[in-house]
Amino acid sequence: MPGFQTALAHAAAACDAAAARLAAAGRRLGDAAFQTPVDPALLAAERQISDAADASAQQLRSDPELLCAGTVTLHDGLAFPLLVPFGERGHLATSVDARVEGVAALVRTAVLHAVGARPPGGLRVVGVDVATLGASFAPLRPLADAGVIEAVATDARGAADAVAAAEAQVAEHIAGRRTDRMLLVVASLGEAPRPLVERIDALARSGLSHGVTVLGCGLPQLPQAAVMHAVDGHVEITNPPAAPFGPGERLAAPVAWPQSPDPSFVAGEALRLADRAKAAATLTFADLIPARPESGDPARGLEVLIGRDAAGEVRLRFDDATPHWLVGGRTGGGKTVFLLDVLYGLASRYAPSDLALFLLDFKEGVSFTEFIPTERDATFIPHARAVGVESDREYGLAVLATLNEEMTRRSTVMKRHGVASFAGLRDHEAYPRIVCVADEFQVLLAGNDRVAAEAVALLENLARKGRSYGVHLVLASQTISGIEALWAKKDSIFGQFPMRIALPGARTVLEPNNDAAGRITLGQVVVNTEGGTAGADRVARFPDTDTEVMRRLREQLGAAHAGVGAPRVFYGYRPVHLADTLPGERRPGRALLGREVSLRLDAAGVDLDRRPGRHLAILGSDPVGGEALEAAVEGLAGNGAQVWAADLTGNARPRGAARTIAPEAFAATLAELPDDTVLAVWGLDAAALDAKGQKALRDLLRTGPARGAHLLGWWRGFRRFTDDIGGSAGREDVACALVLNLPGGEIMAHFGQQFQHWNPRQGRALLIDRHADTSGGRLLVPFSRPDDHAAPGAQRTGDHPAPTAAQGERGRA
Ligand SMILES: Nc1ncnc2c1ncn2[C@@H]1O[C@H](COP(=O)(O)OP(=O)(O)OP(=O)(O)O)[C@@H](O)[C@H]1O
Repeated sequence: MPGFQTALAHAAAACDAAAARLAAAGRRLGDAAFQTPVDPALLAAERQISDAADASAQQLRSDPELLCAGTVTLHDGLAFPLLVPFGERGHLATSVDARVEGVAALVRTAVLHAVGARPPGGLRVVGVDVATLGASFAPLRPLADAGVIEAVATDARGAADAVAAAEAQVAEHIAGRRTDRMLLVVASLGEAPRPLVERIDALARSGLSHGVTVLGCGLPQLPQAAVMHAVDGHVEITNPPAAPFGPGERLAAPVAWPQSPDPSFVAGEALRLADRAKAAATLTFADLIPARPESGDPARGLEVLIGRDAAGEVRLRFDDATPHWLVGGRTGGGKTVFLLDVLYGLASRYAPSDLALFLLDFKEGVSFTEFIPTERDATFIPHARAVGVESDREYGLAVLATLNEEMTRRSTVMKRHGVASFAGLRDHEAYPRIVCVADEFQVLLAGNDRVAAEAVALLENLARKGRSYGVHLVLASQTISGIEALWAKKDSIFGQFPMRIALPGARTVLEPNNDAAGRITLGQVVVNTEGGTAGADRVARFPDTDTEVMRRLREQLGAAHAGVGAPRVFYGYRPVHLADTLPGERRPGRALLGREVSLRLDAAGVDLDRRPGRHLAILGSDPVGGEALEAAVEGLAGNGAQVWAADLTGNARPRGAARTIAPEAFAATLAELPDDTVLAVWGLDAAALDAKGQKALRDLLRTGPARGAHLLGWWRGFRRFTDDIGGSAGREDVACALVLNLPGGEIMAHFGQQFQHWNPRQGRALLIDRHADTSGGRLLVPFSRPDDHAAPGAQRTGDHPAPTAAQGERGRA
């Protein structure tokens, strides 16, 4: 009677005496038919069996390879637990499914036993319960929340996914990539197609030795399984193939389904096991960061530890197989934390010379501050080359363009060395891998304008070619709409993103039929390296960040790489001031107007040289126009220019002007402006020039530059400006314009079709210089007064003090 003997072997060490009695009595039971009326000798034997088996069962309950699947009932009320091989040594099947309460109880007992009898993380559970819509698993909810029960399929498609997940487990096991076990619990299959049942049978055949155990309810043909048949109010169990009870086909005694355990017991046990699993699966942020920064080799890829799943540590890679990542999750789903885990993990493992970070954030709200110096904390992550906080789309575009140029540069060098891969390039030159993160990237692509079109083209190119040049993209988004809008371009862009990372609530980063992200909770992430295909998910737990550990790493990195400057930071919401320009940015004859929204964030302005048309019109009623003009005057005067100022608004502060012209004297001054003099006028629209005045103005515009006489004029109304300069006839006489709150549709007739998409917004201006910019203009953040002007986001400057120019915006040499 090998079945009992096997059981006894487990118990022997603890229960020798009982084992001996059990063996003797068991032989009699197994070999005899279970018969009535009862022979007193048999009854005595049964009592012996019952006592011994009961005692042994207590010893064996914690054995993961044995399951208490019910009760063996003998005569006279005698009973003992039915233990069957389950796990690596056998599957279990029943003839009826979990619509029978006893079978539902078996499902719950089996899951609790299998999870509890193994170390945390040693078993993944996948369920199928079509006929009762998951009710069989409902009391085990905490295990599902903890990710131990990875999925419970309640429809045919989900059932197929569950089977696919088990098949993937077998494949991974065979490939040596997994060592844990999976329990596939088919509580009820409903009207399953034959092929699906055949797949489950195939799983049962190969699963025992390759990491999958099946509990198949309603699947009495399951291979390698002991089968419990419901027969006339009791149950008969066939011999477990690996350890038969006796020479017959089945156990000679009747069996009862397991009793439904007390609901509070099930709930408590599920909670306990869930807590145990969570505690074991949770790494802390400190676990992600080596105690001392390392200098890994980036030649073949970048690898980072992000957390754990049931099978152990989860490491993600940027390499040829997963060059770019697509990350999704609803607001508050942990996307920022996840990205910090990844980026700090990378920064701790690779030197700044081997890894460069470009970080773009298009959403409102300050992020990526953990990478840049602030007044409160001067430390920063030296890998960060450029950081955009509340970036403009144009800034994002500039970064993408820079990365494309970098690819071109690398391709030239690679050709020179005759290599075709980044690994080959690294054999010759120490180029860093580049990781560019764009948070809320859909903002960049939204709309139907020039920026969107260019961004898509640049992204496509980066996505397609980046892997060869060590340039990697991480596109993250919390709204599905943005991604959906791009879905049409899926093949060209997203096809290059095999790595899909879904945080709670993410939808479109996974395939439409993959609802894995709907089943996870905060702190969990679905990692799918097959483009989001259902059944290819890993569910990992990742840790919350730890500010102290982050600060320590920044300090360590700062000490180790003292020569590396701080990243350039573009703060989309902050005003900029002339006072923050560096001496090299101020040049004689240059009217500085603001900072360019570009990767270099250069100070931008117009050169007042002797070419015809070197005048500037500031256009639009936005008061920042007056302030930008103040900056231009101050910058010119500070470099030795003679500036005359006429204020027709009553609000200007023309610092540095050599002479102030009273409003009533202004018209006359137009005709008398000396050589080598700049005339700055605030509110030229208010001058209401008569024909004589207009002529004087037009003469100055036409002939002034040749003798060093230039006009910087702020017209608050566009119409007045075009009238004053003589319409299209005077177009070439004013080569430069700073356009404020005037829409593209209004100015394009004068400046050209290419400006039709100019979209005015607070704190931004479009600089058009006919001599410098052949195509579109340049987007600027115009200089504003440092003190009392309420520029966009100015109130937040207090929360996050502006770094000094050297620390932040211009730190990197
Ligand atoms: N792994 C985690 N473990 C515990 N708490 C977490 C974890 N990840 C995130 N949180 C917490 O959840 C909250 C939201 O996280 P996070 O800011 O990363 O979300 P988000 O998706 O970036 O949201 P939003 O896009 O709205 O900023 C934070 O309070 C964070 O501490």
